[in-house]
Amino acid sequence: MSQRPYRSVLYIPGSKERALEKARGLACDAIIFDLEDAVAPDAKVEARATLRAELDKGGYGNRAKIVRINGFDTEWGKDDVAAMIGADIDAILMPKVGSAAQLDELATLIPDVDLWAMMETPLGMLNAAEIAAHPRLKGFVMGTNDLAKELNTRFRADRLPMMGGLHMCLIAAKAHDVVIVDGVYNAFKDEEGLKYECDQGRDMGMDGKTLIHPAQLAVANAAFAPSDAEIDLAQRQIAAFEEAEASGQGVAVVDGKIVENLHVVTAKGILAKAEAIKALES
Ligand SMILES: CC(C)(COP(=O)(O)OP(=O)(O)OC[C@H]1O[C@@H](n2cnc3c(N)ncnc32)[C@H](O)[C@@H]1OP(=O)(O)O)[C@@H](O)C(=O)NCCC(=O)NCCSC(=O)C[C@H](O)C(=O)O
Ligand SMILES: [Mg+2]
Repeated sequence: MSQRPYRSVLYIPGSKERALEKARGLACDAIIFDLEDAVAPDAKVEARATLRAELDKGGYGNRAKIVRINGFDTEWGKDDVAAMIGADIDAILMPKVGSAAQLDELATLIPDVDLWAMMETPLGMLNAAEIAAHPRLKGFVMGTNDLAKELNTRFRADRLPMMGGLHMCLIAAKAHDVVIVDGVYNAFKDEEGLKYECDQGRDMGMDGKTLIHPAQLAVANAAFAPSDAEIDLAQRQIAAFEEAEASGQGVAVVDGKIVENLHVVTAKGILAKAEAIKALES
């Protein structure tokens, strides 16, 4: 399981120089530099050059740097990949992935970087397991706008209509130890709605949330970090289990609930995540 934090994954249009500059000082765990939907067709070629120049300038620190290219069914996709060869990035994110074969094609064009997949089509949901199993694939990003469009769902705060798809991808991601971050919350001034959706995603097992505006960062960073209460409980569970083991028992009790070795694994994961966040923030 990856302990690198992905609580807040901010999209930045590759065409917006001001936003690309601003991102160097923002408290996000990862950035998706976008060449796809956030960039108008007429601006695609220039955005690609702008983005490469900004990446070469550096200054994005420890944040994971992910570039979302255009699809290979467009005139820009393969040139986007070519423009990123040798750039200081962690991953290339392919949109609308429907099969592992699409990743094979991408993998031949760029060595040495991780591949991530936008999961946002019905075919992608159905093939989530084979996509997650691809040897270069390291992350899933849920594209809930495209998914809603493809499924003809209506917006509901509880996201009931897309739960099936979200769960199919979650299970595939967990089965293959792949990071999975939730889709965006479009109403970027609605903090309460964002918090509800972040908490829902965290409860489901998402590693973090994709975001579209800096005003959304604090909510996601808080929702996907272990809380003080979770850290305190994890420490007490580990201590109690070690004590039980030392006296020859396989089970401890903390706050009236049993603690077995599998709970200790979860507890250690919580502490490791908290440490990784501390390290990233320092
Ligand atoms: C949504 C926006 C168009 C709003 O832009 P704007 O009106 O400029 O916002 P503000 O004036 O409030 O901006 C304040 C300052 O913050 C900077 N800013 C804004 N957004 C970002 C950002 N994403 N990253 C970095 N910095 C940002 C502004 O430059 C202002 O800075 P300053 O001048 O110093 O005050 C805009 O936020 C935006 O374009 N957001 C990104 C949209 C996007 O990327 N969309 C595509 C991804 S979503 C998607 O495709 C999901 C998926 O595929 C699916 O299917 O679901
Ligand atoms: Mg999309």
